[in-house]
Amino acid sequence: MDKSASTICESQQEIWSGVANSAWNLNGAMGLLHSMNTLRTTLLLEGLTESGIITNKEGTRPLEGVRILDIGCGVGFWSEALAQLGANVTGVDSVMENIKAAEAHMAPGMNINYDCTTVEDYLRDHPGAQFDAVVASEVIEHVENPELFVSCASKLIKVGGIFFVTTINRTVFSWCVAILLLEYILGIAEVGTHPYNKLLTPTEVENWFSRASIEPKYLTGQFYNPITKNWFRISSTQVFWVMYGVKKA
Ligand SMILES: C[S@@+](CC[C@H](N)C(=O)[O-])C[C@H]1O[C@@H](n2cnc3c(N)ncnc32)[C@H](O)[C@@H]1O
Ligand SMILES: [Mg+2]
Repeated sequence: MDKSASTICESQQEIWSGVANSAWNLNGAMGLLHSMNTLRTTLLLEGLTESGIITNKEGTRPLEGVRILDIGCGVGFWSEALAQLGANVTGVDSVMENIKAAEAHMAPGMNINYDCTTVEDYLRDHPGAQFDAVVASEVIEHVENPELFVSCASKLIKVGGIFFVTTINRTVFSWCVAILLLEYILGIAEVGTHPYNKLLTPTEVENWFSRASIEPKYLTGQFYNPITKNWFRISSTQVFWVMYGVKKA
């Protein structure tokens, strides 16, 4: 595969390898990501229920046997949470330090396979692999060739399965929050973590979904409450947003 067909953004790789070893301390921006688990899991369970992949989203292991590919899994914040609910999780990340930290943190017996790779290389190495759901949370705004990212992900989803993304919009409000506030004022994310021109509007991603045979099904905004330290749903998608769609035949 030539270089133009890679989803790796070389200039960002150092940012991720730099935070890998301290990420599970849940300080700063990494704590923000970890605290997204409750809402993103709720939304994924809703999507999987609506698409008929699971019949009951209640109980302690509603994801029993559901195959999930977590692309850009980082140190495994969401992979672990999904595995605890019964899912068979494959977590891939392009940065080896993240994969090592994820493997080191995983409790014995947990059903997660971690692999240091990208979605396009995973697809090349596992032709025919089919997941019930592919998730990419706070990843697509960091990749090169995001449309390639979506099209490779789509090929790894079974018909009727779910593609689930969370990311950040490209608006004046998102610039104020994700760049000015998080990077420059609070300093909890390294400057350069969110280059403005890499941020994505829901319409852009929706178009890539459609071109990759994924029918957009649900779009919502989300926001962080620093008092409760939890994310909540809001109708505005001006800053943080979540979308999932269903893979068509
Ligand atoms: C903001 S972190 C999100 C981590 C995780 N999804 C979470 O929400 O806890 C972005 C992750 O994407 C990974 N990443 C960036 N570009 C990638 C690519 N092209 N393929 C795979 N992983 C990538 C980074 O190494 C980093 O771990
Ligand atoms: Mg991000």
